[in-house]
Amino acid sequence: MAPIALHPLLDNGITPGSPSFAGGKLSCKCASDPVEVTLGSNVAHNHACGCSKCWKPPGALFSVVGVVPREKLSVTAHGEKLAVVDPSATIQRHACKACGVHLFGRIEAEHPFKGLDFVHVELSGDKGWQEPQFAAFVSSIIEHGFHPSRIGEVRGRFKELGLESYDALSPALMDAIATWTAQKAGRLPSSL
Ligand SMILES: N[C@@H](CCC(=O)N[C@@H](CS)C(=O)NCC(=O)O)C(=O)O
Ligand SMILES: [Zn+2]
Ligand SMILES: [Zn+2]
Repeated sequence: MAPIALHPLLDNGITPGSPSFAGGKLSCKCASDPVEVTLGSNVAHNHACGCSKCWKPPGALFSVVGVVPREKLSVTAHGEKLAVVDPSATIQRHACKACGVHLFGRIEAEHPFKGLDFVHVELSGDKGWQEPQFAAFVSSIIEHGFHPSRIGEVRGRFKELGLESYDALSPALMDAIATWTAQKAGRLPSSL
């Protein structure tokens, strides 16, 4: 059976990012008038995501997605080609109407991750982006048709690459969400 292709940033081994890297440009796939987004920082919490909503390059089972503070992101060319994919989603994913690539996802609602934008660093020719840290929403690939009998191969492949697999976000991020929720409900003090 063919080896599992997870994502181009994973399949040939993970290239470590550079701690001093301070950002770069992302572009959509349009041959003319591409949308360009400029990031004024490296990404954080970069990870593989198996959910059905995050953008994946053709043939990839997973998305690779990281975050930057929203004030570090600006659309620097052809923003007129962007539209929100699903206005009812928590993450408002801004995609190019011509090629379908998602340039950034933004949270406008009250949410623990409000203020962070979600981006895909493979859309950049720049080198030094933080490497993927873990795999999230792994079981979700079954929802878009991956045969459950091979999910062990997927988890095994992540393990070979040194990445933990989770079926939601990583424990650190789930704990951050739970803490925010408890603070909002008054069950934990606002300052811990
Ligand atoms: N099993 C679902 C999971 C979707 C999901 O919860 N995705 C996470 C990770 S990106 C999320 O935070 N979604 C919020 C959103 O898409 O707005 C699917 O595959 O669609
Ligand atoms: Zn495009
Ligand atoms: Zn996702």
